[in-house]
Amino acid sequence: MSTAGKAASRHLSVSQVTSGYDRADVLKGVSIEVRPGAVTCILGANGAGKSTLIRTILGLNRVRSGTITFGDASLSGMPTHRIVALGIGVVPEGNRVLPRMTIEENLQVGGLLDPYPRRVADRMEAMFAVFPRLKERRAQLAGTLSGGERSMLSIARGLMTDPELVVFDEPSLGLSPLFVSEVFGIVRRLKETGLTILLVEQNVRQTLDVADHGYVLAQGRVVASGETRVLREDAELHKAYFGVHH
Ligand SMILES: Nc1ncnc2c1ncn2[C@@H]1O[C@H](COP(=O)(O)OP(=O)(O)OP(=O)(O)O)[C@@H](O)[C@H]1O
Repeated sequence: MSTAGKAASRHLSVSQVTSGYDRADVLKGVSIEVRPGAVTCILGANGAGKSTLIRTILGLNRVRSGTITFGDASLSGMPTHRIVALGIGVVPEGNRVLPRMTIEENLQVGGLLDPYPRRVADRMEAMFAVFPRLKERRAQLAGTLSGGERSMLSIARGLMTDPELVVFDEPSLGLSPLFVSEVFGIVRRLKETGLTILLVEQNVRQTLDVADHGYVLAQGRVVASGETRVLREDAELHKAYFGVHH
């Protein structure tokens, strides 16, 4: 699979970040490193702060203290569209698509920030090469697609900005087991293209299988981190944080 991207070279570094809503801090000094060309995962139960971390990286929540950098650029205080323009893409939670729009229109929405229609059209064809099933159904309303096809579409839409790093926000949420495997298969294929991936998930086993290293969040703090082959074998970690999922 080729996404026609350039080789990833920039690190995303989140350092001692505090962030939250109203008066309450949700993230309490979180530090993570996302290495270029690798899959980094963030695991954690409901309410651990995973979504808040993503929102903060994407500029949707303010960094209260600490720093976030991508390569040489500081992301703190930067508006989301500029963060996306720097080369950070996002695939939203679950398999969210715009149901009353066609597949083509959904992809065009993904390319809205690009001022060059020709480039958007080329990018769409590149996505159709990666996902032939979407090409066959390009004029079909997204609301009529199966769960697996919707996942493909939301991933393809996230790649329309030709990112160097893609943040996946719980891509398997609400999918049946068959589609979950399909989504992880896509993540694996994208990893082979050299894309940098930050994968936020609750599906512990399959996430640890695809990721290179990871972080476990609990109550807004990193409680464990390391290479996934080490995390996979840490029985205490499984008991304490992964519950019945393993
Ligand atoms: N808009 C908001 N306003 C106030 N508090 C919020 C808001 N969104 C989330 N929170 C709180 O922040 C904490 C962390 O939530 P967050 O959504 O980041 O966790 P999560 O790990 O992503 O969980 P989930 O898997 O359920 O999405 C929770 O205590 C939640 O109640």
